[in-house]
Order: sequence, then structure tokens, then C-alpha cells
Amino acid sequence: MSYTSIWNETLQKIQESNYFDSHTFNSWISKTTLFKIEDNIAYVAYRSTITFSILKKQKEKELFESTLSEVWGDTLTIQFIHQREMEKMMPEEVVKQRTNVLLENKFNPSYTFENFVEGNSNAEAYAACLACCTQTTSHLFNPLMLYGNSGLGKTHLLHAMGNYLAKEHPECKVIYMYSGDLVSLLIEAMKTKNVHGNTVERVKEQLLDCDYFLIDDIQNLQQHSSSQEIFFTVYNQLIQKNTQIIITSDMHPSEISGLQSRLISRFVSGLTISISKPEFETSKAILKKKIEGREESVNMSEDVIDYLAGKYSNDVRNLEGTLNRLIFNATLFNPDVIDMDFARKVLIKEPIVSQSDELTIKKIKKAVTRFYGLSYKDLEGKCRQKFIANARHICVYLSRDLLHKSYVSIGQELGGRDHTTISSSYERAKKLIQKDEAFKTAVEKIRSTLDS
Ligand SMILES: Nc1ncnc2c1ncn2[C@@H]1O[C@H](COP(=O)(O)OP(=O)(O)OP(=O)(O)O)[C@@H](O)[C@H]1O
Repeated sequence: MSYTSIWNETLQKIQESNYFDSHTFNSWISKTTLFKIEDNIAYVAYRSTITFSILKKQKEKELFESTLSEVWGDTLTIQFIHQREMEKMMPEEVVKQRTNVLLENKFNPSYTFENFVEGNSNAEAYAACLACCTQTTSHLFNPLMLYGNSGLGKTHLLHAMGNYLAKEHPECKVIYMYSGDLVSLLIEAMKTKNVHGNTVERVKEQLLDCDYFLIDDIQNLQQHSSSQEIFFTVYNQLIQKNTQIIITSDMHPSEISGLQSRLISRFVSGLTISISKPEFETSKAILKKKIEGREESVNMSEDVIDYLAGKYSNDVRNLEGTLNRLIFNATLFNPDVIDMDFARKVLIKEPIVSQSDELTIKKIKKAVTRFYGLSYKDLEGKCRQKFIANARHICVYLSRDLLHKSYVSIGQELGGRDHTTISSSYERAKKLIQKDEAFKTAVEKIRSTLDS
């Protein structure tokens, strides 16, 4: 039983005893936390001095001690300490509690395999995720790496796995982590490491205790080299103990700048699958599924569905958001049916692209440098490192393809390169798009940021 559940049970008993009126209980008492029990002393943190003035009274203190002792099963005395002091005194407990909260899986119940619409763009990813869940002991591929633009269903699939396993294989322990949370957790653990040498080790132990490790948006690990070091050892140990790992990213691992090459090679050593934007029919089916899943009935004409599916399929999140907007407006204005006339009226309020949004080579350079985490100097400079060279090829390709600029003018924007270099860079980009899936995704992704 964790300290959180012990304290929750204690607080519940105290609340049921009606010793405190509900206002006092909710405002002050319920905001306390049990940090640690050691040598029969329970360390309880309060956040406000008002809480402390209530708790320190003899009778109240005894009530807490006897209730907590009953839940704990042994006699305890309580030491009340201010939250801030407690965090300073026991930083390793803060990390532990935070890890526990992060490892408590809360899968979105509507992100299931049943609610996921399959199409050419995602069928392979869907099948691989399902296969990972049905083969709980012998893993066909490890890790499974899914990558693709934002809003195309990667998180949905991870949650679908979590929901499926909880129902069909409750014996399997699943950890789901958003990589941004993992990074902040590891940084916090490293900060306390100096004082309490084993905090990082303890976090590692907790991360290793699972049969499935699902990690979302791994690109957030870029530039955090010390977190990558720790994750590297966790990753290797997970593979050794036959834990199935599923990773998602918004780009191919080799395109994630600042990710160590030993991690990249491991991430792509299992099965790597890309998810692309849904084709028209899949977008339509997704819309219909989202409409079906709503509590209220929605009467939408087929041509509106066609229109939305055609216009917003780059990002399903956007597609869903537009659908929600239409439905929300329909609840305000009550049309008999959401038809094209109604949709036009609602959607016409969308911001109209202004002159300043006109695409230029500079904007393409900005999108490319942002994507790769580079500076303009890198892009314009002479470094031949693969991902910098790729960034240049994409810049040339998009400037040519979207803006029809001459090789000379593109060259001027790219550090004064001559037109023959730019022309071969363009040819190289075209070839890479044909044969290198990761490069192709990078181009699509950058192009989509320019579209939006
Ligand atoms: N094929 C699909 N069927 C049903 N819903 C989908 C599908 N693809 C995406 N969605 C829905 O689109 C929304 C965005 O999906 P999700 O959050 O999984 O995207 P993502 O790829 O993880 O994006 P990001 O990289 O930004 O985290 C969710 O509501 C999800 O249910």
C-alpha cells in the first residue's frame, strides 16, 4: 500500500468521524500529505500555517495518530512539517511520489482499437499494435516504433493498447509515459542524486517494473543528453528482460536532431512504421465514427462530411476540432441539418490568411531550422553532417517546389551557394524522397507546418 493510499484512508476515516466540520476538513485537513513512515514516526506535510494551528492541538494530534496507527497496523507518532521544509528534507520522497503519480496509468477510455478507424495510412501501425497486445510473452518485434505527423493517431493507439491489455491481460503491467514527463522526472531525480545517491536508481527500478513500456513523443528527449544516458540503460535492461517497448515520435528517429546515435539505432532495430495522413475515405470514416460516438444525435449532410474530410485530413485533431465547432454552433442555432450553407457560415469566421503570411524562402528556412533544431548559420554554412545536409536539401526542394524560385535566388539565401550546387541539391532531395522514408516524412512534416 502506498503512502498516498494509507493517508487517503486515514483522512476518509477522520472525515467520517465528523470531528471537523466539512469546511475545515475540505479547506485545511484534506490538503495534507503523508511523506514517509520511518522508525514509527509518520512525517505529515501541511501547506498552510492555519492547518498547522489546527493539527498541533493535543486532542487533534491524538486523533490523527490513533487513526493513522489503525490504518498502518502499528503505533505511530506524527511529526507535522511544512511542505516546503519537507521537500527540502526528503527530496527523494518527492521524486518517488511524483514517479508513482506518473506511473498510475489513466488511459483515455474512448481511445480504443474499436474506435480507431483503419485505412491505408495507418493499417500497418494498427495491426502491429494489436499484434503486440495479443502476443504477450514472445514478442515478434521489439521495439515497435511508430512515427508520423502530429494528430494522426499515435497516442490513440498507445492508449488503445493500454485499454486492451487492462481488459484482456490484467496480469501484464503496463507503463505509459509521455516523454516530456520522463525527462522532467529524470532531471528531478538527478538533482536529488547528489544528496541521496540512489534516487535515480530508484526511479530506474520503478520504470523497469513492467511488461509493456509505452513511450509517447520520444522527440522530447532531444537535447537532454543526461536523460538520454539514463534512458539508454533503462531501455537496454527492458529489452533484456523481454519487456515489449512501443515508441512514438513525430518524425523518424534519424531525423530527431540531438538524439544519440546509439539510441537511434536501437529504436529502429525492431519494427519501424510510419503513419501518414488519412486518405479521403478514411477521413470520412473517422468523422462518422466521431459523430456516432457523441451523446447527442448529429444530423450532418454528406456533402459537409465530404468537405471536412477533403479539407482537414492533414491532422485528425484539426478535423475533430472543426467538427466540434460545427456541432457546437448547431446547438446554438438549431438548424434542421448541418448542411453546406450552415457550415460555410460557421467556418467562414476562420482567420483569413493575410499578406504577411505569404510564403517566402526565409519562412521555409525558419521552418526547416525549427524542425531540425539548427541555426541559420548551420543551414547556410559548410558543415556536411548528414542531417544538416538533409536540412539544406529540404530547404532547396521546398523553395523550388512551392515557390518556383530560381536556383540562383535559392543559392543566395543559402549562404551564397552557386546554382549548380543548388540544382544538384534539388535532384538529391527528389531521389531521397523516393527511397528514404524518414526524409520523405521530414519533408511532409515541414510542408505541413508551412501549410498551417
Ligand atoms: N484513425 C483514427 N481513427 C479514429 N480517431 C483518430 C484516428 N487518427 C487520429 N484520431 C483522433 O485524432 C486525435 C489526435 O490523435 P492523437 O492524439 O493520437 O495524435 P498523435 O499522432 O499522437 O499526435 P501528437 O504527435 O501531436 O501527439 C484523437 O482524438 C484521436 O482519437
